[in-house]
Amino acid sequence: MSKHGRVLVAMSGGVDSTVAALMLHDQGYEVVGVTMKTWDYATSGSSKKETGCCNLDSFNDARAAAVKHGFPHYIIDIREEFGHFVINNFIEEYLSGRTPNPCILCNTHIKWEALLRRADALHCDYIATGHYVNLKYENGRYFVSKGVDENKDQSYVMWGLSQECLSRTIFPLGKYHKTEIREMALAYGFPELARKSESYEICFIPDNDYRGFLKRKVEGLESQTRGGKLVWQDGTVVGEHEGYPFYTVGQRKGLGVALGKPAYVTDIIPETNTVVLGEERDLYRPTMEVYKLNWMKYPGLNADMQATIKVRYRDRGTPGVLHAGTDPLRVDFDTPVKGIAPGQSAVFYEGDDVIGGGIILRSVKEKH
Ligand SMILES: Nc1ncnc2c1ncn2[C@@H]1O[C@H](COP(=O)(O)OP(=O)(O)OP(=O)(O)O)[C@@H](O)[C@H]1O
Repeated sequence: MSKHGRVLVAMSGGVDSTVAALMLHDQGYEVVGVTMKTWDYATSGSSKKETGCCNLDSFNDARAAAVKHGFPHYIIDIREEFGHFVINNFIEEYLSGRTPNPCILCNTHIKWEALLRRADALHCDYIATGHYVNLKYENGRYFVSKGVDENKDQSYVMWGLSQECLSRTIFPLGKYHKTEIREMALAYGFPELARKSESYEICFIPDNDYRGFLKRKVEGLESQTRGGKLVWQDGTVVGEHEGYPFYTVGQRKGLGVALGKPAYVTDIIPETNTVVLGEERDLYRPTMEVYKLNWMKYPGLNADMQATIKVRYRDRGTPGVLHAGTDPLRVDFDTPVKGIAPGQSAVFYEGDDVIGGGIILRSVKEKH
């Protein structure tokens, strides 16, 4: 019998999840390693070779660590669920004029919900990952709190996890800095792993060309949307665009118009195939609406609540008010926020703790 129970560790083959697995093993957990094959690069049509976590090298790296430390390791084919929950939504969001964050859906639906089903099948009590976040439990609620390594903190991508998922989760790395984890990898005898570089791109678009990916996936998308209007803030038509799904709020490069001043995408209107441009100051919005909410630290809002709100992954956060009784949730910022992109996640913090989050439906130019 193991000391603490049986834990399924999601092992990408990277340094973080490998060290997470080895730490838990050392602590006396009965570890079962799993690496998920989420995506098939051979059929993606991408020009770049496999670079993400789904390649053979990664599978082998994860397996080698398991073999060396004497615990089982399985490869799980999760391509169907990944395609259903992550890739389909990614495409639908762009077609709706929004800018999705697929890693968040992958966390909620794949790394937790789908993996918990596998954990049950393998008789595991818990699942664990190599994310840099902490898990807390107060007043009968589980919630995520920022990892101590500010540069690596991944709490932003965790807002979608349910109480049930969190109650069965272990985050071994939240109290550590990345440098410490690399040192541990060395000490465990994995020098190549300790040197492995970080991956930043979307795993199923290794060449970073999301436009090319959309064109390959949606037949006729380019021909149906090309030639729509590029309009200025006052409605003046200033040019034609290549199709509204190929633009993102805040984008400055590749607009194809010379207006004698810097121009940015401020709004995307799929209904009329219109892309709206403006100056940098037009990107600032005092209010936004958020939907598809999930609450963590509290079960919901009884009254208006002051919070710090992040609107993208690398956002320091802006203070604002979450308005109780609004649906979609209305969020008023204390100072206007630049480049709020519908489709990205809004995450609400109280100090380091995640209160909850949701998807940005739209930004609003004037406070009510
Ligand atoms: N293909 C996969 N199979 C199993 N688990 C995965 C896979 N991809 C990611 N994970 C899990 O999700 C965590 C966070 O993934 P992310 O892509 O952010 O990796 P990371 O921070 O670079 O970590 P790592 O160094 O472990 O790759 C990983 O630490 C791992 O636990």
